Amino acid sequence: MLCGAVAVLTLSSVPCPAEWRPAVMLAALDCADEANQQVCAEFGITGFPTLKFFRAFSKKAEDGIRIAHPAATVADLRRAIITNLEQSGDAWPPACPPLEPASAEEVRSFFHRNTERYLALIFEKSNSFVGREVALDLLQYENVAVRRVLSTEEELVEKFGVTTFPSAYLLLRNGSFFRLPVHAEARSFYTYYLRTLSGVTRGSYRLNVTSSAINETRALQPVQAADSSKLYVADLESTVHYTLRVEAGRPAVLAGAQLAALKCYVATLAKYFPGRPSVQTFLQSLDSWLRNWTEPELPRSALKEAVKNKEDATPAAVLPTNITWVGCRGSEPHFRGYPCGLWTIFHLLTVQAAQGGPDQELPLEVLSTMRCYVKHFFGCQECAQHFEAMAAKSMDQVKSRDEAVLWLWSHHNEVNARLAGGDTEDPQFPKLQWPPPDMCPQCHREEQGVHVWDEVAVLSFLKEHFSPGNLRLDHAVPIPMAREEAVVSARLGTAGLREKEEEKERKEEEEGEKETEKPDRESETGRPGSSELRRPSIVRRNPRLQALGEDIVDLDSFSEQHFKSKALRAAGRHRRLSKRDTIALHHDAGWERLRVPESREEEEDGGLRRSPWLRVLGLGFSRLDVSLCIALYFLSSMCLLGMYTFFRLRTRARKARPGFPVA
Ligand SMILES: Cc1cc2nc3c(=O)[nH]c(=O)nc-3n(C[C@H](O)[C@H](O)[C@H](O)COP(=O)(O)OP(=O)(O)OC[C@H]3O[C@@H](n4cnc5c(N)ncnc54)[C@H](O)[C@@H]3O)c2cc1C
Repeated sequence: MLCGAVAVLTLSSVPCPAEWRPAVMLAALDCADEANQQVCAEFGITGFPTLKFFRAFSKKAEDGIRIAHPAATVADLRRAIITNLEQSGDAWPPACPPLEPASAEEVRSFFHRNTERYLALIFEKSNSFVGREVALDLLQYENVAVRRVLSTEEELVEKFGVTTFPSAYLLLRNGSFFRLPVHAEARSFYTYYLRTLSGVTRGSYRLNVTSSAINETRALQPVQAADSSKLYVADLESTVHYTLRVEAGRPAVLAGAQLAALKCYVATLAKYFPGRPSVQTFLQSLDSWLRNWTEPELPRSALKEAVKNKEDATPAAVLPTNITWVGCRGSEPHFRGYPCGLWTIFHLLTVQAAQGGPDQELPLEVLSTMRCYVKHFFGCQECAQHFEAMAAKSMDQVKSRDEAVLWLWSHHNEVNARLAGGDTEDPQFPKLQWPPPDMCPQCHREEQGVHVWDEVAVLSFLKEHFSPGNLRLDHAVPIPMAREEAVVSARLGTAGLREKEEEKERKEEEEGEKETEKPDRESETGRPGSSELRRPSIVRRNPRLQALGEDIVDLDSFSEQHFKSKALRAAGRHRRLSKRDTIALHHDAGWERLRVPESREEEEDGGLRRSPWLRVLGLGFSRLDVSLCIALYFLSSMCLLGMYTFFRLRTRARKARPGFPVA
């Protein structure tokens, strides 16, 4: 015997999968499947779709009330469930919130009688279902209650100054209230807003779903909260590291389809992953190493060697070896992390492939890579099986790269819906249909009470969100410079090269200034396959090192060669500082953090580390200038001294000479 109502639905579309539990349990039965023949007969199902509603505490199959006609829409089905719930009488499901309209008295005394932090009032006409649907949507959430108020409840309408129906107001315990600032006056917008209020969490109604060991990674957790509208390099690199060095390294030997899956995965990363230069080099050299591996079997020891960092190579090939979750950080170590990173990587890759990369005629390139990777390596077997089932069902219908981006998005949302409220859901990060309305208002529409996605808007949102321009470097590990690069860089700082360098520097700066005038996105990242994409182009690179293809901050930029004259130095310095500002503005704080220590060192090692007296006297002069001044001063003093001595001796000699005899 169940104490929630049960709706048995004989079609595959589900109006409220798990969100209205435990007030309403929904069971879907496929009566076209022979295996269900007997149970469908017991329930008296003669055609479908059929919806039968069982009040709470029902005991027999015959207790079911047929509630919908074959042409019913999903919204009709939801409303039919609500209407039948309201007729439950004494069989009212204990977990169901009140659905009747609230009175002025109830609202007045609400906070005296309840412990909730918020009360949401949905003002609506009597035939509207929005208030009741939102109340059921919030059923599993703590600290917030939802009541509908009818437009005829004059006292409340007047008190809150309501002029639009529906519209929603939020009351706080301190007596203050405000209208919900939503993009559209509709169920999905109210529900999302209320679920994401501070202090509102999914509570004790969490579904008891078998947990799977999907998150084996334990990461160093950064403290600060991440910006959910950004992607983090630390998440991406941690995920790629985990896939290549942990998951792919599990089998003693890779062969056949598993080896092909690894080759395919690395080739896709090398082609589309918008990594830092050294990470790019790492992926490309691993890709060519795998391509050259023609043996049928690849032993773990060989792979282990191949995925090691080559810091001393020129250019360096480095993929950081630590795991740090930033955007994918869970509120507890067993939440989120690696599976979140894996979704993110593949969304990013589908978008990069759709953004004009090579092989446009292969729409399934990235999706098939993901399918193979998940099938052969993803540690969560249960997840892999679910994903394979989804892929087998519809992946081959994808006809373009844009469709591939949307396929992954919609199937990820399918997984989100299935897992919402389950044990694997982080209470701080409820599994919502993504992107939520505050991230992309134009992605959402309501048509006749049913939420619909605007796929054109979704596609352009995904292309923006999963773009290299949206990457942030917070908490990403600084990648050390290769020894040879450092040596070359240091050598370039010596005085012998200064004059030539100065000329080049000037040209570079002129170019650099033109560069900074370009729009942010372009200057940060560029297009897939272009060099800008792989390099933080804002960081000026020494032309000598550019030839070596290395990503080095130009350590010479602050050397004393720029101090020939005060004016020149001031202008030069201004230009450099503005570039650094551009790093902070255009790039991100993380990159700036990575670069700032180098810059300080740079300042100390270069011309700025001058003795205090030189700093006072030689504001506009180099050491050479000052030395020449001293030398000239010394020479002129010596000259004066010489002249003085000469005249003095001559005078004395005259005085000492015997006089002519006076006649
Ligand atoms: C292929 C695959 C199959 C899985 N199957 C299961 C399973 O069967 N059972 C299970 O318990 N766990 C499964 N997982 C894990 C589960 O989906 C989550 O990854 C995990 O619970 C962590 O959730 P999260 O809150 O970090 O968000 P995730 O769902 O991991 O999402 C990561 C990030 O992607 C963004 N995002 C969310 N939805 C979308 C979307 N629709 N389109 C684009 N971006 C989006 C958000 O920014 C989000 O923070 C699977 C993971 C993968 C990679």
